[in-house]
Amino acid sequence: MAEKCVSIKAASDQEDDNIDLETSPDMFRYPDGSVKLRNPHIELMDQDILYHLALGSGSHDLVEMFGDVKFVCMGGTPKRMENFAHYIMEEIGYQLPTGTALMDISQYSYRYSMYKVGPVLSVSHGMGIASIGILLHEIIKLMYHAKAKDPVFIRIGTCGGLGLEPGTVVISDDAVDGLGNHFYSVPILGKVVKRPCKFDKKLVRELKAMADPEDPYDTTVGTTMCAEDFYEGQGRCDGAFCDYTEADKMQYLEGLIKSGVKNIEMEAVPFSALTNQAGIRAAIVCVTLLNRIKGDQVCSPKEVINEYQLRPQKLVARYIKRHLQTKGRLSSFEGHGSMAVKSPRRFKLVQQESQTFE
Ligand SMILES: O=P(O)(O)O[C@H]1O[C@H](CO)[C@@H](O)[C@H]1O
Ligand SMILES: O=c1cc[nH]c(=O)[nH]1
Repeated sequence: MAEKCVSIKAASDQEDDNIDLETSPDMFRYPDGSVKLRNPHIELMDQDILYHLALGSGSHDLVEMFGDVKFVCMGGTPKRMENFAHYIMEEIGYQLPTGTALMDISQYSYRYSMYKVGPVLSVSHGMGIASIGILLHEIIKLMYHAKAKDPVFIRIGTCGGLGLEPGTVVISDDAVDGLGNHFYSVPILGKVVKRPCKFDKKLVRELKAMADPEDPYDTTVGTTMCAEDFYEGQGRCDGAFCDYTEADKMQYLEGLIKSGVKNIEMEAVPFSALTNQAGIRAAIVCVTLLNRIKGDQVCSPKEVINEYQLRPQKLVARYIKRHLQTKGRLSSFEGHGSMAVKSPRRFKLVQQESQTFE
């Protein structure tokens, strides 16, 4: 039996280094907007191998390949991120050179998938804290090596909703872990280091403004709980194990709702904390697959789930288009398909030219 409910602690009661992009921009950025790494060791290394991306600073011309990236979009599955790459290509009118097709830049890592469409990088992150944590370290370093200017990171995900109609889009403005903490606890050299979870407030507002009153679903803003597990960690009663009652579960979920939690997923804490630590503006847009107050099983048909998954993509595509429009860059994309490689010594040649449309 569960003995007590976890309460969400006030963010102001918690450890916080109070350093963020707004208060201390020079800590995070070079004057031209490129990402600074808060790790003195990297600059001293001959080369930096981004092992799980199958890329390296010695083997690839990362500035040539990724220097123009403005939006890093990520989501759990390789298929969703491949679909998003095709979708955003249509939406921004990006044209690949004739006879070429999009390809998975990280295919030889056999871990994550990554597609590039002009200024948009579409990357899969797998499930859970450890998986997205590794990806974020390498993508943040990739942005640093590439000298990308002011990249924005957006997670496009799915989640369980709390008291929301299935199919509702939730933009996270705060993240808490399963104990109600607003920080990411990482054991480092035998000690727990706490990194505050922070989303970019302006980005949250900008994304919310992209919701269309004509959309046949709601788009809302709220706190996201990041669980370490899909089953017991999210208070489900349908895992392989369960030592609490349905009533305990309901009490817990109702308590979360009272403290402002709108949805539950599995990456918000490291995503918000590591992007904040790197001084990168970031947001999460998730669609609710079910209302957890009504059940635990995800039982909507596949076609319904697939349509739900498009909803965060649409919102983010509107945001990207709006941003490019204001910079006068929409419809100016063509012929940026090939990927420069310094030396194919360690990794297979990365290029988009060799595949033809069927
Ligand atoms: O749909 P994505 O974005 O993969 O994320 C959610 O789905 C997975 C669980 O099914 C977790 O990773 C959770 O965060
Ligand atoms: O309930 C859900 C649905 C999707 N992803 C989660 O983590 N939880």
